[in-house]
Amino acid sequence: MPSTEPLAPAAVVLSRRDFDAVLFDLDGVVTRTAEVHAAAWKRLFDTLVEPPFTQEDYQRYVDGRPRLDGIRCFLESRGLVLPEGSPEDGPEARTVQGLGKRKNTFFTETLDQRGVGVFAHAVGLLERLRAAGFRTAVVSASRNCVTVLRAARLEHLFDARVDGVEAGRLGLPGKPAPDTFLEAARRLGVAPERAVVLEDAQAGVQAGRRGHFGCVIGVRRAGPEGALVGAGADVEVTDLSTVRVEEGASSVRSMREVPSALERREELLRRMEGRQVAVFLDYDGTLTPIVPQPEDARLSDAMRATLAELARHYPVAAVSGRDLPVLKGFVRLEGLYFAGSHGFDIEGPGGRAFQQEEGTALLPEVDAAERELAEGLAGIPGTRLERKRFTVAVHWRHVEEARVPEVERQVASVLARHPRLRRSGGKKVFELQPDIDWHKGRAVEWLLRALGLAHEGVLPVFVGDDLTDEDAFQTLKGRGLGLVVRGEVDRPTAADYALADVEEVRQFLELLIARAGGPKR
Ligand SMILES: O=P(O)(O)OC[C@H]1O[C@H](O[C@H]2O[C@H](CO)[C@@H](O)[C@H](O)[C@H]2O)[C@H](O)[C@@H](O)[C@@H]1O
Repeated sequence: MPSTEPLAPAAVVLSRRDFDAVLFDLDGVVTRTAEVHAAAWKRLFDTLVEPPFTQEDYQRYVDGRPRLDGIRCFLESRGLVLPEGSPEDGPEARTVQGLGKRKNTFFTETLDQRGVGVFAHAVGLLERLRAAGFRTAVVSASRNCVTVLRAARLEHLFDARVDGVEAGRLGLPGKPAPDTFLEAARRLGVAPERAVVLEDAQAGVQAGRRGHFGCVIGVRRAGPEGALVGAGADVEVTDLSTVRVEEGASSVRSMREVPSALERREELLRRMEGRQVAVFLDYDGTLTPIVPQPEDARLSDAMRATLAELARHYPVAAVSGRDLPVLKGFVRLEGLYFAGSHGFDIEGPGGRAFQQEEGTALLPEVDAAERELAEGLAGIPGTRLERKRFTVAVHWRHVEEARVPEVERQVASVLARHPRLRRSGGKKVFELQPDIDWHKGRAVEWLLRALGLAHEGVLPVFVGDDLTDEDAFQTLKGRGLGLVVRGEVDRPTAADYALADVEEVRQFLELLIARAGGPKR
């Protein structure tokens, strides 16, 4: 949630401390094309229905939705069913596809006559956000998004675009499903909780809410006050110039800007002084290099020896996306604690087991999703499913690049049938998991409590390389230390220090051993 200023309750503050990216809907938020769309829809439907199409119909049934969904949704509201038709249907055809063509003809005709108007305060906000270091994306159901952006000369204000054409190519369901916003966040390399959604349509606001974005701002251009908050917005504004932007001291920065832990070893050791250190380690990409096949990610003898020694001095836990038994089988060491399935499945002190309860209730959904994925992906060579107790991973590392969108489409269609699951991801992998507020950071908190270490005298240190490790970095911000293993691709991270690769991770762990007085053997 954004903070609100006490003296001006309408003003919203977006600070780099809280967020990294802002995702803008286009029509009605940035450009004045919502009214062009509304007029085109009215021209279309008024020839078909009585009483005529109203502004309320526009807001309830078509605004923000993909074109054909909007047609189906409105016709259904009037008890009308038309044949679906085919994409080849012309604008004169009395089919859903034909109406879609006709509506677009009306839209482009008006656009040509009037040109594209922009909301100056939205453009001003975009400029202020980018100057403060926010990343920005445009997320629109419109298939005319590029045309509109070009005509309005706004293309340079966005780092990513997910529009109707892209959604169609990837098979992503449109708003109110959250998938197009999630895809934009993924393209920006930002976790949804660190991104803000700006929307004027109820369907878009619902999509932002369902995607668990850090903040959803309803931009009220028309309609009754409170309707967007009613649809799930955290806050409603009528004027984007009231949104304040703060550079703040962001907790997130580009991975390249994060200082090296080994170069700053004196500083790091000073930060540990007088504190009991507890060590939490991701597995893939952290304790072992990323390799082509998941089963080949074996722990090296050198790393195993280092971990064994580390566990003689400190509480140590492996916190991984792997299935718990697989993780334990790879590490093969006594005296460590383990959390598998991205923290849903934990083996804590004294063999105390924890399985996230709400996640357990959703296991039949994960089972069904796994079956559907196996069926849907069977024809795409190179895909590989990896079932963990609480999640199912779809590896696409070996899929021909041109066919990766097909994989994404299959994942999206399975997800659309299982709204209680969500998509997360990592290195060339999509994962489906229970859509609940549980992640590696929560697992670390659980372990600290179970170990009696949830107090100020303890400094938790988490080392990881991937997006799911960012949850732990965020959770420990200000009360522990996060160390990120740099990959080939730069992305924002909340980590405090960086390590170049798995060998540097080992050197860092050796540094901890030396700090504790060296090997005990
Ligand atoms: O949380 P982690 O321990 O980092 O696990 C994350 C995922 O890692 C594995 O996949 C990744 O590593 C494989 C082996 O190097 C690689 O082939 C794959 O492309 C990577 O995505 C693991 O297979 C997944 O189950 C984990 O969720």
